[in-house]
Amino acid sequence: MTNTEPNTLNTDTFHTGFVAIIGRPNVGKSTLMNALIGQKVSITSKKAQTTRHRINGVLTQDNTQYIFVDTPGFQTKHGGALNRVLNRNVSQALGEVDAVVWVIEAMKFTSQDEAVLKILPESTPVILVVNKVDELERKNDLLPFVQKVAAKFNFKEIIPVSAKKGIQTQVLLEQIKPLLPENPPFFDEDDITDRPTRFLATEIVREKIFRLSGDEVPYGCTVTIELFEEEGNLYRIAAAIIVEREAHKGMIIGKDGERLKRISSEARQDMEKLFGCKVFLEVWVKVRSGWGDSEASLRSLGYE
Ligand SMILES: Nc1nc2c(ncn2[C@@H]2O[C@H](COP(=O)(O)OP(=O)(O)OP(=O)(O)O)[C@@H](O)[C@H]2O)c(=O)[nH]1
Repeated sequence: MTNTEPNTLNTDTFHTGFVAIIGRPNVGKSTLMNALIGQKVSITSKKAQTTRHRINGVLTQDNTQYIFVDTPGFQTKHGGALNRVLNRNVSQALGEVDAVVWVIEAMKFTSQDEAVLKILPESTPVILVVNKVDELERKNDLLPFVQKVAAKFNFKEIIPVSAKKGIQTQVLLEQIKPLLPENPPFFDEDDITDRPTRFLATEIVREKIFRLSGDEVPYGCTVTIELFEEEGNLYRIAAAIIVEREAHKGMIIGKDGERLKRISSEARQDMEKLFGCKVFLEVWVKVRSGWGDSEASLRSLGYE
């Protein structure tokens, strides 16, 4: 294929892909993400276990777009069958991204790290990041530590970094780059705050539905943003919760509309915290019978 138009973005050679940053608590995942993106990115409630992936940040550099996601729901604390099932789901979700970055701390390998090791995907390349190298007292200790961990899995690359000091973070990006598939950019370069903001808004509403509806949450329920306007320091957002059946509507609305009110009010508070501005949020419930089967409906909801 030839590109006859000079000076236009040649999307043939553009690479865009999803990168999951995982690791036990406190290893420095958020710090690393912020160092890679080069700006502070707020993250929605850590309680959310409602999606397989949540977009944390997007970086567009040269001809590459990195979409960093995390995979909520990973459990290292307790054993048990439920956690095994949850973690199996996490493992499957990790199989769906293009690259996994597993963060550990230099000189510290705990039982929680062992638990993460067990869910590393076989089919997705995994880069091991050994973080906090700035804290090393004796640099010579690092190599034997890294060799020990390296023997545990077939890592694509192993990169010692300091997320805090920004040491080797560009090297990490260079190593991720060839792992991302040829794709046009999914986000506009200067759109990092806008479309993901809309997306995050739907995720926040979804999280509230899941959290406040418990086991009753209707199968196939989804959220779309019907209006998203910025007016100075105010976001005017209208979100529709779409359910498959009339009977499902009641589950979301609750007795005397109480549940929908709470969904709406808690979602608004989270949005204000996350977006750092006032939010005027309207939420309603719509029935779209059989939407899950209809291609046009799926497209209108942003699924291709
Ligand atoms: N010295 C040093 N400290 C770091 C580095 N990266 C992160 N930290 C510190 O480690 C602590 C945890 O960092 P976070 O980025 O919150 O870790 P996390 O993995 O996102 O933690 P969770 O949100 O609990 O999963 C913070 O106090 C960071 O400042 C590093 O490269 N060097």
